[in-house]
Amino acid sequence: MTMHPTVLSLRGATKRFGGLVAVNALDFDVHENQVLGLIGPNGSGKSTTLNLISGALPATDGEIVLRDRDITRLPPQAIARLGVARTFQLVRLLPSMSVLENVMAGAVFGHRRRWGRAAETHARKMLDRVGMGRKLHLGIGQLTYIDTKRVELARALAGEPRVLLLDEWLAGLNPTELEEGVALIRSLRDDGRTIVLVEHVMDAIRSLCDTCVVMAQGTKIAEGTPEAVLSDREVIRAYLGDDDA
Ligand SMILES: Nc1ncnc2c1ncn2[C@@H]1O[C@H](COP(=O)(O)OP(=O)(O)OP(=O)(O)O)[C@@H](O)[C@H]1O
Repeated sequence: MTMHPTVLSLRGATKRFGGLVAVNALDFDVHENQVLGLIGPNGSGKSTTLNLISGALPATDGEIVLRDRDITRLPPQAIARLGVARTFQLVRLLPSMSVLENVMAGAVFGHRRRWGRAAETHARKMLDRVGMGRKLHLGIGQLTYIDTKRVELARALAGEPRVLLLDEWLAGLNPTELEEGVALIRSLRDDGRTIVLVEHVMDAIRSLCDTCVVMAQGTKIAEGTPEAVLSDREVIRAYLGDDDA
């Protein structure tokens, strides 16, 4: 078995909102070229964890290390520049700009920054990669829902991140789109990207993740392969206690 170096580590990462402990002393490592699924019932702290990693929210306690760099107290732009890119649960694109311009923005502000022609060439390549190569000049308002998701993904990829965070990227897709979406994420996985994904779609988790970290009420309750964690008693109990189970 090949060794995959650790790219990102959470050590005791904690987030409190007043009296609520949304993320409770969370530990896990993300390895290079691996896909880690962060799963758990609604409200278990998954999105908050992504927000701690990306710097959107400051951690209350603990530390987050990217390669050898402590990123715990850094602002989101600095973390993006060091190589963490993300997509959002509710797509965030600039509606007054074209598809291509949105993705160029990702190339300009990401980990490996490019300008002018170089940014454009790279943005075109990423848009091709996600199947949007023929829709470069459309406005964001003209896109179908899955296409906005594709553009957001291309924008995240355009900065050549060391770690890509996907926050329920597949949510809201219809069954046909879901198949396309899973195939697209799988192809990124096969490219050897390092990905942390928060996802509720179990088939996607099974087919995409090398490792899963399962959260319940802010705490990690299991970690392992999808097969192992999804047959774990405590995990099943956590999900059955949830309305969505
Ligand atoms: N900004 C905030 N202020 C106060 N409480 C918050 C805030 N953000 C999240 N929470 C609370 O923290 C807990 C964890 O929420 P979080 O959104 O991280 O869960 P989740 O696992 O991502 O849920 P879902 O699967 O529904 O997206 C919840 O109880 C939520 O209400």
